[in-house]
Amino acid sequence: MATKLKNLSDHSAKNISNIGKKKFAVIVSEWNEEVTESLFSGAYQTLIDQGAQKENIIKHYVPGSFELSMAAQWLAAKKEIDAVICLGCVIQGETKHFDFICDAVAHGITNVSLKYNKPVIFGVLTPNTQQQALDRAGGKHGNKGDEAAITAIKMLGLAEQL
Ligand SMILES: Nc1c(NC[C@H](O)[C@H](O)[C@H](O)CO)[nH]c(=O)[nH]c1=O
Ligand SMILES: CC(=O)[C@@H](O)COP(=O)(O)O
Repeated sequence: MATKLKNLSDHSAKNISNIGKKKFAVIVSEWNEEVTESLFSGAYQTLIDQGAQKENIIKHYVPGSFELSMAAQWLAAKKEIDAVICLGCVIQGETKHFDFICDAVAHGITNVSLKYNKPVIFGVLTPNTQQQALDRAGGKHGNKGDEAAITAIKMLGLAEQL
């Protein structure tokens, strides 16, 4: 379903297990910081609203979305980290650079989650325009950061059931 047909901030709290003791690493790309900081604000507040403890939400920055995979690997390797949330915004430019970054970070993040057997969430916007990004970072389509936080919590709940 396209984002325009749903709100990224809609979720059902009843499906989420207690996360008071879970530790989250949230990695934020510095590129398009107006967008990525809004994504972080959404993710952070959603984690808190769902019962995570402030001291268990650890924020780190990387230069760009391409570096999210490397930082995710360093953090996922830490036993005390239960889930990693990667937040970025890659905006289409004039060249194919966009395609290479998006492909690399999507595959990179997936590989880290499978390597360390823990949730590593793809909270990366890949819009065509700045406005599309803003619409998905606290705008008319909600906040991808909210969605990324809920996804991390739901995956931790699923892991506990299996
Ligand atoms: N153009 C965007 C970038 N580019 C930078 C890359 O992510 C990377 O840091 C660089 O290629 C060096 O390895 N990054 C974004 O996150 N968003 C963009 O729109
Ligand atoms: C996604 C990018 O790296 C992009 O912003 C770079 O822009 P351009 O393709 O015009 O060099």
